[in-house]
Amino acid sequence: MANVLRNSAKFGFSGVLSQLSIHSRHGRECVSPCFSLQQRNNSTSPKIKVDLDNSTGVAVLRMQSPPVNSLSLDFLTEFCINLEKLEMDKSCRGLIITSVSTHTHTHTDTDTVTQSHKTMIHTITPPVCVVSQTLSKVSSTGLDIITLPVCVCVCVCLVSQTLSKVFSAGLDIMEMYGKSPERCGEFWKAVQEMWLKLYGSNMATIAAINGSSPAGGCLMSIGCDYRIMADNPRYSIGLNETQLGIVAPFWFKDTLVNTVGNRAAELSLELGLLYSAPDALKIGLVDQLVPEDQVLSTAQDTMSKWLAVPDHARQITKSMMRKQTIDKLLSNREADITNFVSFITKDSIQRSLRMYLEMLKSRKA
Ligand SMILES: CC/C=C\C/C=C\CCCC/C=C/C(=O)SCCNC(=O)CCNC(=O)[C@H](O)C(C)(C)COP(=O)(O)OP(=O)(O)OC[C@H]1O[C@@H](n2cnc3c(N)ncnc32)[C@H](O)[C@@H]1OP(=O)(O)O
Repeated sequence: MANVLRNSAKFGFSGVLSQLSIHSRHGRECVSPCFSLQQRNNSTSPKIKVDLDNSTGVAVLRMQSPPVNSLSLDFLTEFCINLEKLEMDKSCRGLIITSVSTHTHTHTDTDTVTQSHKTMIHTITPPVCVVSQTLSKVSSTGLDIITLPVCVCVCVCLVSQTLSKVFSAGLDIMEMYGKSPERCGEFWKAVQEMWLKLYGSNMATIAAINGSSPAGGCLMSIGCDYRIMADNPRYSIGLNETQLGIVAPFWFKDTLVNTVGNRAAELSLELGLLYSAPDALKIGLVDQLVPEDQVLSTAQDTMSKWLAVPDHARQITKSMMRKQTIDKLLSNREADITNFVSFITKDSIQRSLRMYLEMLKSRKA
């Protein structure tokens, strides 16, 4: 555990704050005035919102990166900064990780707001919408030209973007497709860092899983101490990597084995299974199912039980259970990055990823 903290110390706050994302893959910008606004409330960054209740010592970390909370390099960097801040804050003893269902961005100055299937104008503070016109836009397939209404706004307007019913869609596939080996290595290091920080956290951690949680989303969930999932037939969870033609790394596998045992992990990984909430409960992939609107409150009630245990006893026990698994990655980090880069940049793997991306998009069409 100490190793993990030492290792993470290289993420200096000032350095990483300057790296914070100002541009997402989906082209939604958080311009610098927005960030300085959020700095006043230093628990919010563009893709993640953290509320620490000083009276209970419990922080709620809400992922708010539309459309599906995919784990991009920017997202992972923010996640690690937030975790590190909480870890160093002695008043914070417990962490609940969940997803927001609505995401608000503040745009300032001259700004263009388009209405698409995932974006709607929510509130507009006057003076706004001084010009109305139409905009021709090439769709994400690059094939169709569509015409969208557009408002060109001056001054400030608030836009609300709806997140899918997703906890996290896992690693951002666009970070693994068509990228340089250097960039892939940087990305993989951030994935490792996220897991090391979470799995090795001194805080009691609960995943409040209020949406689907495939692959990297599942890794994040099983990196916590306890999992509460919404009992919704539309949601699924699991390490489905083989379905994408890729292989879950040894530390994903180890975390799953530590959670559900060897046999269930073997079936789950080889078949790339995504489990419904009741099936996930059956194999112990999640610990509890509750109605969707009770996920967070149940996590808060459960957290109070975890925090009733003296911190030092719980932390030493957690370290005893997880240290070997953590040390295995710590002593193989560079080799793991090299493996990832050489695997993911193979032509055959890139083809699998392309087909998977096409499938995701065609499913929607
Ligand atoms: C030998 C071995 C050595 C080393 C190891 C090597 C390598 C590999 C290890 C890699 C480990 C990988 C882990 C991962 O996490 S891979 C990612 C897996 N994730 C998934 O499979 C989830 C895919 N997504 C979905 O199933 C659905 O999107 C979801 C989450 C159920 C939500 O469904 P829905 O609400 O209907 O939303 P859409 O499907 O319409 O998606 C909206 C939008 O988001 C895009 N998108 C979805 N998921 C991702 C993603 N993971 N990354 C990037 N983008 C994603 C989707 O394409 C849509 O985009 P659009 O532009 O069309 O709006």
